[in-house]
Amino acid sequence: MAPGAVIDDVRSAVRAGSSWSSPKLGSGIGFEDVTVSYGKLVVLASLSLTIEPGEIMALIGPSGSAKTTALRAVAGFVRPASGRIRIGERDVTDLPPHARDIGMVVQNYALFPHMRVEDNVAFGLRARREAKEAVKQRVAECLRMVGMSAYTQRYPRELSGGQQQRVAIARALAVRPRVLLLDEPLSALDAQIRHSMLQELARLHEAMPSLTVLYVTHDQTEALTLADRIAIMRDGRLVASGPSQALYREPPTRFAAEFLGRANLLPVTLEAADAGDGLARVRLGEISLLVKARPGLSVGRDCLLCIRPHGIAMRPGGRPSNELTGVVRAMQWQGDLHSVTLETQGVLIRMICAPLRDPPSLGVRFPIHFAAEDATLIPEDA
Ligand SMILES: Nc1ncnc2c1ncn2[C@@H]1O[C@H](COP(=O)(O)OP(=O)(O)OP(=O)(O)O)[C@@H](O)[C@H]1O
Repeated sequence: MAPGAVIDDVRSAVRAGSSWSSPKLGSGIGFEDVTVSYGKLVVLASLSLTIEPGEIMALIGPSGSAKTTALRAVAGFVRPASGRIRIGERDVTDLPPHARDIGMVVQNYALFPHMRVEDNVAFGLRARREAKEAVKQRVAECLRMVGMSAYTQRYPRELSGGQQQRVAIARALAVRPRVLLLDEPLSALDAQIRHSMLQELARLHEAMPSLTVLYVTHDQTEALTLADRIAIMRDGRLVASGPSQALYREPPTRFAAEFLGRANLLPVTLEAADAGDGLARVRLGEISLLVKARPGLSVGRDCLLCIRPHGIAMRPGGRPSNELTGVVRAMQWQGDLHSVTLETQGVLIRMICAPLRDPPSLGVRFPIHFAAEDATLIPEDA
């Protein structure tokens, strides 16, 4: 989208917000069977998803999976072909953006270039004809929240990317929105600033726990760091959702496993669906392993065993623990960690561990271990 169009959108959103005198308690967001089409092309198909009041929900997925489209539907910039959108108790589907009580921050900040920082932040409040003194106080408060009090008189071009994004966040929050919509807010920043901004966003949310946040990103680390729950999109469809840790530890599908981070996905066959204590027994080549049971799978079923690389260790840990002996096929030192790839039972397994003082040489055989609870099953066709 052209930068000018983004600024127009943000201008429209920023004029919104709840009444100054009655800050609202948290309001959730509801997508009820929402479909969005461009011409004949359906880009978002039947999205049903609820974001609870005060929750941070990350919407992640590959490029083109319709994350931004879903967010823009909440903002009111795209109109669903069918379905309803709710913010709190209100059905906002037919409301214009400025009547939806949203705050929005986009990738390229979209600050008004001809306005100083304080005027950018004051924009929405002035559009609503707030009293001058109240505007001044609220602008100062929001700039303090994002650590930008010393920059009130600067123009956006006189700020770094991270500083511009802080101002954009202050502007979005100034009108006390019911929900905050963040569209790849950190992706234009370099890695170090991104990391500190993530922590600041978490801190901001702690200070405003009733604020509901929809956070669009294609970066799983951002999602896992910040979000209470994650929804994964693929080709315009919601393919998985759940609490961040649970989704990471027990991904329902291969796609979810791989999209959320590095994963060993080993071909196994189910030998015993219930081996007691919530465990199952599977066969990998010639050996038998204890893993976390997954309801609904029957004996003989081909599955993928998902083990994250840092769930594998050189010493036994967790109970019960599995042992496999492998041959070292690759070894990589990456500063604060070692990545070791071993071959066992005809498959490659990658382990990530703290830097090894005495790393094994290529071709050497040695045992590795993983706890049953760190190994989860995914039906092969999921
Ligand atoms: N205004 C538009 N007209 C026609 N097609 C569009 C328009 N906006 C988006 N699309 C199409 O809709 C689909 C979803 O786009 P969207 O921007 O929502 O995806 P995304 O998951 O946010 O991608 P990215 O991570 O690259 O931003 C894409 O195929 C895109 O080409």
